[in-house]
Amino acid sequence: MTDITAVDAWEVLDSRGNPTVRVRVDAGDATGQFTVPAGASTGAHEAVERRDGGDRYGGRGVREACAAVRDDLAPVVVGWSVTDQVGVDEALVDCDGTENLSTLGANAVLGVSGAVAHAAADATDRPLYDVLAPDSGPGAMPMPMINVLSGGLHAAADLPIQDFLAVPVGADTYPEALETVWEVRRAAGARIGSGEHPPPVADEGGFIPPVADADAAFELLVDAIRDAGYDPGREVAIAVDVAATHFYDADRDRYDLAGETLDRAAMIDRVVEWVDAYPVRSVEDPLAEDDWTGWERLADRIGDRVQLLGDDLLATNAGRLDRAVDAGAANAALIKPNQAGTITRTRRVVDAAQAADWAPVVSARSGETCDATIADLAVGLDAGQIKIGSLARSERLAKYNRLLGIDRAYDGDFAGCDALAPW
Ligand SMILES: O=C(O)[C@@H](CO)OP(=O)(O)O
Ligand SMILES: [Mg+2]
Repeated sequence: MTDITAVDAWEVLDSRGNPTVRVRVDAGDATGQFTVPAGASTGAHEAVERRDGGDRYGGRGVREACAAVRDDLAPVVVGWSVTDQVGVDEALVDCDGTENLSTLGANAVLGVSGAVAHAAADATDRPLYDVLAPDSGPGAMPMPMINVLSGGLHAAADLPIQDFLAVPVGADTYPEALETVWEVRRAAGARIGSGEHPPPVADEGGFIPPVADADAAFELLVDAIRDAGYDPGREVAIAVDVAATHFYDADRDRYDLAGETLDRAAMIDRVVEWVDAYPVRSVEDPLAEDDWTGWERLADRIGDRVQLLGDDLLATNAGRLDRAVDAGAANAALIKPNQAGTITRTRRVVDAAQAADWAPVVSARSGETCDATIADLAVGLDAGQIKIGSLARSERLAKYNRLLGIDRAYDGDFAGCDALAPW
């Protein structure tokens, strides 16, 4: 029996203590739950979650999204087979009636879509990564890029750059990748904190360094890599999420970077300087979400030697990915299911990225719960890379630990550093 018999939704709290949507789908005795994450540095082109106007942060909107699941979406999907993810997802999108899911809310739609996938796994007695995989089967264990230092909108700090991450490019297995970055993280913490006062941490558990300057943060991370006994670049490389949209001033067409005002050309030069000066292998959102000219120019300069990863630029949206591929504006796509709005849309963006020979990087949001679905998604879709946050917060560890379980249960290869663009 795989037909959906009941759908319920209720409000739970995420890692920032903000409300979010949890959905439960039953198919007879089988059941699945999914909890929707939420971003802080959200892009303008993401599917639209229902959150505004709350009596506390987002509260009323989230309750409305839960009511939309129960009152609008449940009647549409009850009776549908949980194994028909594509059919269910199309019915959910049709019910909303808008491209960006703004009628019922992307958090309502994705909640049901994700819970259906979990219910399908339970109903068919298969692991979720296998249910999400194509007919050819699941893929490799992903290479993680792991947050060590945080700034931007995720930290109450002066550092404007959002994430400085370690990529354990020398690791041969997924467990070794975690162990490597754990050592780097400990070394970074020892440099920032003192014995009595541990370093402050940001939304994703990365340390907030006492610096405002990007170069100082890069240097700190390089030193931490060395302190931990690794060769920067060869064994542990750096990834950075500049999250430039939040310090771009559209009225003046300028980037306001820690007290400096940079025009497009100067911002591009700055990113190239970072890539030249430090062992950077991946740069996410170095320019604002609609600065297509800037992205194309930067890709011309460094796209053949560094992974240029679009997050706000692409917003896990098939149309924006097509445009970016045609323009040669990047070479990798961040994949966030709640930007897309359904599991099927997410899968299609991953497929399109892979077809264009771009690297997909499955990503958590800064507001998360212990839902670990993205771990299964990364393996099932053979994304090759995953970005979850730091190694010291339970909502992040739920996913890292799920991957350790998958690694134990499933004899897949480790994607390793070959997963990073450009190839
Ligand atoms: O920008 C990002 O890549 C994410 C995760 O780090 O942040 P947020 O969920 O706040 O958009
Ligand atoms: Mg980002």
